[in-house]
Amino acid sequence: MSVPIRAAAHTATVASVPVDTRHWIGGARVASGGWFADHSPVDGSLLAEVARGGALEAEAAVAAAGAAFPGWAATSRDERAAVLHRVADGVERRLAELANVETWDNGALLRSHLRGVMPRVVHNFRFFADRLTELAHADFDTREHTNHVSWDPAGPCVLITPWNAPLMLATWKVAPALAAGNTVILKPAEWSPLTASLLADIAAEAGLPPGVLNVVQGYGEEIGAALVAHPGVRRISFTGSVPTARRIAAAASTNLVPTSFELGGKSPLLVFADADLDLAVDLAVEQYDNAGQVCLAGTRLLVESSVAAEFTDRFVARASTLRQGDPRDAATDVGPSIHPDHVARVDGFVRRAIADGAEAVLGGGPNTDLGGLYYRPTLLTGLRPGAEALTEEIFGPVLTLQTFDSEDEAVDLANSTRFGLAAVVATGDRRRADRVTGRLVAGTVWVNCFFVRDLRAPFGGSRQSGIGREGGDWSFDFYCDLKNTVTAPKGWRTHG
Ligand SMILES: NC(=O)C1=CN([C@@H]2O[C@H](COP(=O)(O)OP(=O)(O)OC[C@H]3O[C@@H](n4cnc5c(N)ncnc54)[C@H](O)[C@@H]3O)[C@@H](O)[C@H]2O)C=CC1
Ligand SMILES: O=C(O)/C=C/C=C(\O)C(=O)O
Repeated sequence: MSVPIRAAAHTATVASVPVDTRHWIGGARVASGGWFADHSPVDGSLLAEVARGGALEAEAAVAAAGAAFPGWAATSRDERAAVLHRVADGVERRLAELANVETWDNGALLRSHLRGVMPRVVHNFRFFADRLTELAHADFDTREHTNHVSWDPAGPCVLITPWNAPLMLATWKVAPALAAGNTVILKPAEWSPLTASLLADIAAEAGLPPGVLNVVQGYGEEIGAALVAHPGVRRISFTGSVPTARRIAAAASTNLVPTSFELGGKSPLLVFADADLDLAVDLAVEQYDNAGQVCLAGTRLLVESSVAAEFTDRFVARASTLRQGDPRDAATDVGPSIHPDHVARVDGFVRRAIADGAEAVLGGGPNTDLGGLYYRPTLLTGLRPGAEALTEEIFGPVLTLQTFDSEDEAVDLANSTRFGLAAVVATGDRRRADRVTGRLVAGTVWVNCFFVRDLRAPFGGSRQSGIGREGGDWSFDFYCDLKNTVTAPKGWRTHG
């Protein structure tokens, strides 16, 4: 299969930054014809026409990644680490451009992109570059035979990522996959495709050889499905929703390709009566960050009955001060949701909850002053047990509140979900914290804090929130073929 036809230059200018919207395959900008429209959540404007890949591009990208693999896998750890640090340098140099383009493309706050998200992109590359050079080979003896355990590169990896934190979540996978000596085909989400294309430019400038990082664009059901079904792929890492994970798992099972899934959540935020209520309220209000489009968000507020009224009053008062508006404005706290279809989905949950007897004590619909994409931070109370809004991931600025009377009831409510991504516990009692965290089903539990991340830690979800863990050496375990070489003490005919 030949590389797709080279389309003439196709560039969009976003926030004064030129972005090539063709695929990046084998070190060349290519496209085979179709395009899709990428609109901004900031104001609904058309940002770009982006290449719409399909089977042809999937084939070409896997071929390019396969051809580049032996050369990249043969580089030393130090060489790979040096290239990854140069990529980090490039991201640092273009940090403001990346932040601005990302804000136009996915609507998340510019100040968050500048202060937290893009620095984390830099850290993703630096962390895995350094970790690679520290990765220890395990050696041990068995009856005088030596066991030598090594992390061998696995081959081309398909990385499929969502729109809510596009470049941060993409590089969380790209960096360890490349560090491990693999080649990569990155497929960003079609609602936020632009910064992945800039990453391709930065990686090329940093000296990453052609074919080592390929970025393809298009719809999940088209090029995404073609990639995950391809027999030339050795790893699939996916962050996204549970229904998509099921489709990917089915495709991956045909070729028995190892998968890593970071999926949705319906995380609890438990507030015990002994908690510092100011802190608990702050933690709860934080769950509206990124307009609630955060997989880890503790969207189910579970509050001990004796403080529920006071907590609710304080929460509503505090959340009412949040400023909703243009995400480029440094004074804005809550920006737009990603897409009109997504707003309709979020609103559908709220409308059905209210029709079913719930009350929106805060928000409850789009902010019509700002246009249809800005959904008001919402708190639902009075939901009946098992209600849809308590069980389904809404992925918008919508929190629910339930009360409990005992620690056992709190834990039962917290675990009464098919998800298990994260949990937040607010309590002033250290022993209670130990008891409760030990019983929660979650990949990450935060006690009296939220979203404190250390890349050495395992990250992922239990139950339907994921399969496997990434982060630290767990990333290398996933992206590598672990090999044990057993060598006998005898049999040598030469030395050296
Ligand atoms: N656990 C975690 O670390 C995180 C999980 N998420 C989850 O992601 C979801 C939101 O992201 P969405 O983009 O709406 O998810 P999604 O599952 O609709 O799409 C994610 C990606 O999968 C691709 N895709 C869709 N169908 C495909 C197919 N058949 N084959 C291959 N690829 C396909 C899409 O094009 C996109 O790039 C939420 O459920 C959220 O909780 C988001 C961020 C972090
Ligand atoms: O810190 C991580 O690796 C993942 C974080 C996830 C988000 O930021 C998100 O879903 O918004």
